Amino acid sequence: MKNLKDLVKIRAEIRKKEPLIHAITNPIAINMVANSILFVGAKPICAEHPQEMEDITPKADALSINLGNINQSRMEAMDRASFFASKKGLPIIIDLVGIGASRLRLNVAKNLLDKYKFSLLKGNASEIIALAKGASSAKGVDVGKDDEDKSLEYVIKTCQDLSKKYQAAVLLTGKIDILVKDNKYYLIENGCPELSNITATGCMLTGLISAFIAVTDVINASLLAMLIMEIGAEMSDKDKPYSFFVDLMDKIGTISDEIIIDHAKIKEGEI
Ligand SMILES: Nc1ncnc2c1ncn2[C@@H]1O[C@H](COP(=O)(O)OP(=O)(O)OP(=O)(O)O)[C@@H](O)[C@H]1O
Ligand SMILES: Cc1ncsc1CCO
Repeated sequence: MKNLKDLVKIRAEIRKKEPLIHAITNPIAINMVANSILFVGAKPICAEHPQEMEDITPKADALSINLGNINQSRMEAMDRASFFASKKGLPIIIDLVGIGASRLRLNVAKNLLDKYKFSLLKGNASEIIALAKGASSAKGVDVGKDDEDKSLEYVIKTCQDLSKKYQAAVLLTGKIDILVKDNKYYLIENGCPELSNITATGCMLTGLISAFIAVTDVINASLLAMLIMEIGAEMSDKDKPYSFFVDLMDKIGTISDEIIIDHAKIKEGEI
């Protein structure tokens, strides 16, 4: 069983080290991602001009790339940033936003995954299924009903196949989050349905994971980021959508270690 007391100690570590995180994300999410990274104690840089990747990426401590709202320039930037991050041995994570809705995004994702080594592949059920099977029931950037209703066994196996293929951890988010690496899996049952009523909460989670992965391994980084975000959401005022959003952002920076430890719902298993 994960030692939660050790897990939350990573929060002090990140505040001490203040790692620099290069996050190439989408314009819908960019402010939320940059602020989430700042609120947990790291420093974001969201540079995206292809010609400055050579200067920016190698000076960072981790790279995250996000396929939401892709355009030609960001496509080139993501490839170049992944190249320079790989050369430097930095952890890289990819958020597969919208690959179930667009063949372009699916091909971009496959190309990057074939060329570079990623620490984490992340998406909702439709995005993970699209990558593994080539098709999904995605509703734009959101999960489709058919994919959402797939059995736990089916989605765990799908994540495991991808984890083995790409030698990376795989995170499928939703009501229950599934984190898989090789033969081990974690189920995280925190969060609340209101999280899907705000745009880009998945992108925000990616930002948080990319902050923590600069100071710890991919499993600890993913688990801690999910607990902060999802228990933070459980503790937030749900009366009005925008107040919920503001409260959630505050909770990311201020939620206590004790509340995280008391409310965490993590199960572990072997496949
Ligand atoms: N029904 C739910 N109950 C609890 N938590 C949820 C629920 N739906 C989503 N979440 C949580 O919301 C966050 C975002 O997950 P989601 O799967 O909606 O991401 P996404 O589709 O990639 O989001 P986006 O594309 O808007 O960034 C995760 O932390 C996830 O655990
Ligand atoms: C709405 C939307 N469109 C592209 S990215 C994004 C944010 C949620 O993924």
